[in-house]
Amino acid sequence: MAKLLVLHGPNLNLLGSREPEIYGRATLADIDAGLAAQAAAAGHALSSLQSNAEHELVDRVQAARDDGTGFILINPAAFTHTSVALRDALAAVALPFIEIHLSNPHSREPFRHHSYFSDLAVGVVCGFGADSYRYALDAALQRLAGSAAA
Ligand SMILES: O=C(O)[C@]1(O)C=C(c2cccc(Sc3ccccc3)c2)[C@@H](O)[C@H](O)C1
Repeated sequence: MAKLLVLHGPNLNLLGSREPEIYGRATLADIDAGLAAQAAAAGHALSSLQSNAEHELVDRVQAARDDGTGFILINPAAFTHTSVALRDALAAVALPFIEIHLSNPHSREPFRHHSYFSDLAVGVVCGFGADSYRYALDAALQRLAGSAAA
């Protein structure tokens, strides 16, 4: 059994309340419940954290190095475009991670076109609303199954 960690960046706790045309209507609780069920069905454990504080996300990434976490899924939200600190934490722990976005940042304002994470990520899933998380988890589970088989 693998342990997967899902991290949600700032303002995602407000998901479902505004701008459904951009971010969809699912709440973060809906997303987390679906991911936990998806992971459990594959025999794995999943935990999640949402924070508006950069240091809390950095601290959680650092803790993942020593708590048995095997894969990280992260939607950095606005920190995608600003946080060298969170990037450095992910690089430091050297755990595989997938970058997730509900929207397609590349189709939005120019400042959203750069990510501090994409070059380090196993992959990036964006533009599919809440399904971006589901697709990313499926990819992570496939990767974990492959490494277990190897
Ligand atoms: O598309 C995403 O998931 C993204 O990571 C999420 C973002 C984001 C931005 C503002 C608010 C929220 S969450 C939200 C959405 C609607 C209403 C309230 C909060 C996410 C952006 O900062 C990023 O550029 C893109």
